[in-house]
Amino acid sequence: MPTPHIAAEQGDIAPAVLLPGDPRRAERIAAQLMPDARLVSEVRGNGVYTGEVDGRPLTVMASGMGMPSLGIYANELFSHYDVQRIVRVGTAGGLSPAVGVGDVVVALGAHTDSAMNERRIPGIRFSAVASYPLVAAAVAADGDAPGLHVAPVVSRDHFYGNPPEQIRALADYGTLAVEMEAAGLYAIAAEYGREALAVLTISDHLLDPSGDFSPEEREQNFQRSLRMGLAAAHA
Ligand SMILES: O=P(O)(O)O[C@H]1O[C@H](CO)[C@@H](O)[C@H]1O
Ligand SMILES: O=c1cc[nH]c(=O)[nH]1
Repeated sequence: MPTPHIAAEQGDIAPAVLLPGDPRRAERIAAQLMPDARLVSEVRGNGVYTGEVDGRPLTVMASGMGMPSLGIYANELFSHYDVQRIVRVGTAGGLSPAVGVGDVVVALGAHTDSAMNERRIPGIRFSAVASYPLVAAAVAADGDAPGLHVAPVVSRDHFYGNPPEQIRALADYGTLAVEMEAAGLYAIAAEYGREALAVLTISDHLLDPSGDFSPEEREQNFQRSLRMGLAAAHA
């Protein structure tokens, strides 16, 4: 039986899901990892691909941009399809001098300006954190190469209009990058007692835009984060 946003039967979605933001990136990842993958849904043009990598089932699809979009898919994947693990393989903007374009940030936790996590537990300011076994698996898959960071990020509701003083303060508190989904993903995974991780490629830098990725590079430069994300998905 399908959901309002995924037209797949329950057995058509694997327990482990790779969830980039961009549907074109999802298509590329599926084609690279699973040439024999089945297209099990394409509601709203969002292709959902299920196949096997080294004999282990995997689904790849996109979250769309922002926590409301990701929230729809994550809820349906966890509640209806019994997905156990979602790994976001996305892009993020660097906001600290400690990261550069092309680096990879494993998002240990995600601050947010969104109200989505505010009402989860009355009286509590929810901490959106990654699942440790997935963090460990992602880091182990990368080895000691330079440019890997395991640190907090910030998940914002707005792509444009980052207040400079807020960005500076976040950097002072050890936050490395800004994106738009991890805090929602981590909270929804916690709600369902499932696992989640975001592995983010730095595609642009708020402090120095001179080396920013082009739109094509944002779509295609994900090999390192994909290797790590796949290891986490199948940990
Ligand atoms: O490249 P993705 O994974 O979509 O991630 C980032 O890019 C989008 C904004 O351009 C937001 O979704 C943000 O989180
Ligand atoms: O949300 C995002 C994603 C990539 N780069 C940014 O500056 N912000």
